[in-house]
Amino acid sequence: MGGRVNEDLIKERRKCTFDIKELTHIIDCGEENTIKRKQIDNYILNIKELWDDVPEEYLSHKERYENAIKKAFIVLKVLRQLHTGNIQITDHRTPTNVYSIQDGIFRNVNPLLIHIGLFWSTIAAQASTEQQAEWLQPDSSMIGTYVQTELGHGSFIRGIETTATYDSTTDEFILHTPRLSAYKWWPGGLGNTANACLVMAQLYINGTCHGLHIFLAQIRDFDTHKPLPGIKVGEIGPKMGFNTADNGFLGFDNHRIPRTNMLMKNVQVLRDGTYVKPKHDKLTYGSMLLTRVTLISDLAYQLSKAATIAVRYSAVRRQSPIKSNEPERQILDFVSQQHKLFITIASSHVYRVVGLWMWNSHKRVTADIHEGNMGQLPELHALACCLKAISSRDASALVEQCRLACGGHGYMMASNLPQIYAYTTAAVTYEGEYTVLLLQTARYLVKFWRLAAEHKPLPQNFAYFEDYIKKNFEQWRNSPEGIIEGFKAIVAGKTKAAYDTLQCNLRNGREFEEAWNMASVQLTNASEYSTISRNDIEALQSRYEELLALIRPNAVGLVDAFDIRDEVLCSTLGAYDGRVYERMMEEASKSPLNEDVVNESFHKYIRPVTMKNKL
Ligand SMILES: CCCCCCCCCCCCCCCCCCCCC/C=C/C(=O)SCCNC(=O)CCNC(=O)[C@H](O)C(C)(C)COP(=O)(O)OP(=O)(O)OC[C@H]1O[C@@H](n2cnc3c(N)ncnc32)[C@H](O)[C@@H]1OP(=O)(O)O
Ligand SMILES: Cc1cc2nc3c(=O)[nH]c(=O)nc-3n(C[C@H](O)[C@H](O)[C@H](O)COP(=O)(O)OP(=O)(O)OC[C@H]3O[C@@H](n4cnc5c(N)ncnc54)[C@H](O)[C@@H]3O)c2cc1C
Repeated sequence: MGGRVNEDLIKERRKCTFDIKELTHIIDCGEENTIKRKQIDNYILNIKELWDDVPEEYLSHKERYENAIKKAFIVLKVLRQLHTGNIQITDHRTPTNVYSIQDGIFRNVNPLLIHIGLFWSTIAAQASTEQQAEWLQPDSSMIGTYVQTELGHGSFIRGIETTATYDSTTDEFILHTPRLSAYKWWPGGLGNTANACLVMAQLYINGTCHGLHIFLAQIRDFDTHKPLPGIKVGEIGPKMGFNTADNGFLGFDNHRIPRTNMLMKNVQVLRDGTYVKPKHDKLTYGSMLLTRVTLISDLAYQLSKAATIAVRYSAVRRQSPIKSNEPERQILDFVSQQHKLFITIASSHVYRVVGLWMWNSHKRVTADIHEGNMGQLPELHALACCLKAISSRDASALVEQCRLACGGHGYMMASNLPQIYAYTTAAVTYEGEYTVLLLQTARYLVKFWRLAAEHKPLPQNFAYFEDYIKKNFEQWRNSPEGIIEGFKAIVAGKTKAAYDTLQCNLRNGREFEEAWNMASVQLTNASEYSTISRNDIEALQSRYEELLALIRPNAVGLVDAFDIRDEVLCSTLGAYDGRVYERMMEEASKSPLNEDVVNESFHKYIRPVTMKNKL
């Protein structure tokens, strides 16, 4: 859409006091990455078949999927070209915005997300060298997904009921779904797209259960795409979001696969049925760990999208004067509006930095694991659980806050904020439900509190537990370092309170698991345990208000620095030129309900009633 840039946005950009490009390079982890991202954006944005004439909200459930799958295979082809062409993408999970363009292409979810993001990466991480050589061929016919959750079990994965029983007479595993609750349910791409999958199942050899293992199973014919005999597969139906992801269900009726289809890098079943244990029995859960780490960066990116839309809109939107004799003000001038929006910008940066840090930690710990050293895995798991849980919860709350900050127009699908919310809130549940993951971190913290309470040696990371016990905490200091000390005090105080409740429940004769369950609200909630006083809180509050005023002139510059193209933002409210009302009117004109001046329902249903006595 042509036209002039909104005057208020032009003024905002003039006011900016820092170099926007420099911040973009920092966000992208270097100018080189910015250049690479822009090259990819330009390359893909020129593919006409990827762009819709009709907004996808007007398509049926079936049409949406068909449209998305058409685009997904164009994107897959591009991905392969990029891998072999001039623009090299060597590490598709590097937490930069290189892959962000797909948010615009799909306005929803790429149906091949799990194929690319989980299927390939699980094979790369958990299959033996020979298996990888066979399965990771660039021209492979396999379109795969990651099949773990069942109708009856998602969080408690030890409860998974699908079985893989070794038959040594034929050298095969028999995959079986013993009952309705054991049907796989949820995997992305399973409904219609995938012809293969990685299945999490309980391994049985000679009547002994060895727990959960991952198996590669073909489920549809590579040529006809019909389900193979013994496979019942389909799509689960419409959801709050993720509607182009064809999440599916799957049941096995004694479906046989070769023994060599179990992922055998860390664990093996030999021809005679001998079971060779892994070095650590949670290595099978590695894909969840990696995805939790990746998600932190992805959620930071979703926050930057929501902030860009809401800040630009708030600079363009004028409503109410502050003083009655003044003109109406930009809504961004209201301090309460700044509070809603600037925290979203800040949180995006926080989770971007933390996501990068976690990414590097994951790389380091994985390298250690390759060398046989599992020592850092528990800490990484505890951190990934906590950070995935809070980043998804914060992101969905803040995206919703941005939507509300756009008033009624934020409720329009054309603002794209409802879609960003639906996408973001799903992350609170998938890859480990919020509370369940926080309890994993609590379990880790309580273990170290016990050591502290028993005056046993603690790792350096937990020295602050000892400080808390010895009352070595400093008085509150109103500074970044002081705030960190305050948080340490809160963690220590909260862990102590939960631990004490746990001990009290145990003394009262409860078994450990029961006592844990009773303490679980305390184990997941945070309270104020620091030495902060009422005066300190008031001082912090006024410092915060001063900072809002300092950020205000740079607000548009800060979101411009996220450098998210209009084609990715997909928002009438958030486009770079700020022509909000023109875009809204143009989008409304696409509604099929505006095609006829008088809709035919008038003649069928309305007129017979309203004109009844007059005919
Ligand atoms: C150019 C354009 C191109 C475009 C191309 C696009 C390509 C895109 C590329 C990709 C980009 C990625 C972007 C990211 C977006 C991703 C979107 C994803 C979409 C959605 C997919 C969703 C998938 C799923 O949801 S899969 C299913 C996930 N399920 C879960 O997470 C289940 C949660 N439950 C559990 O994990 C477990 O049951 C648990 C941990 C709660 C309990 O397990 P347990 O066995 O019962 O263990 P427990 O007894 O409690 O503890 C024992 C012991 O083990 C430790 N432990 C547990 N887990 C782990 C672990 N993972 N690692 C290490 N240790 C672990 C635990 O701490 C205990 O220790 P101790 O206390 O010492 O005993
Ligand atoms: C959009 C989307 C995409 C998905 N994609 C995939 C996929 O590709 N592959 C796949 O395998 N799965 C997928 N899933 C499934 C997802 O991983 C599970 O839904 C998720 O792990 C939560 O499990 P659940 O549904 O069993 O929830 P439940 O565990 O039944 O949770 C219900 C409630 O019970 C509480 N609860 C459960 N256990 C405990 C406990 N021990 N202590 C305290 N509270 C507890 C929870 O906190 C929650 O409040 C997807 C889900 C969604 C929504």
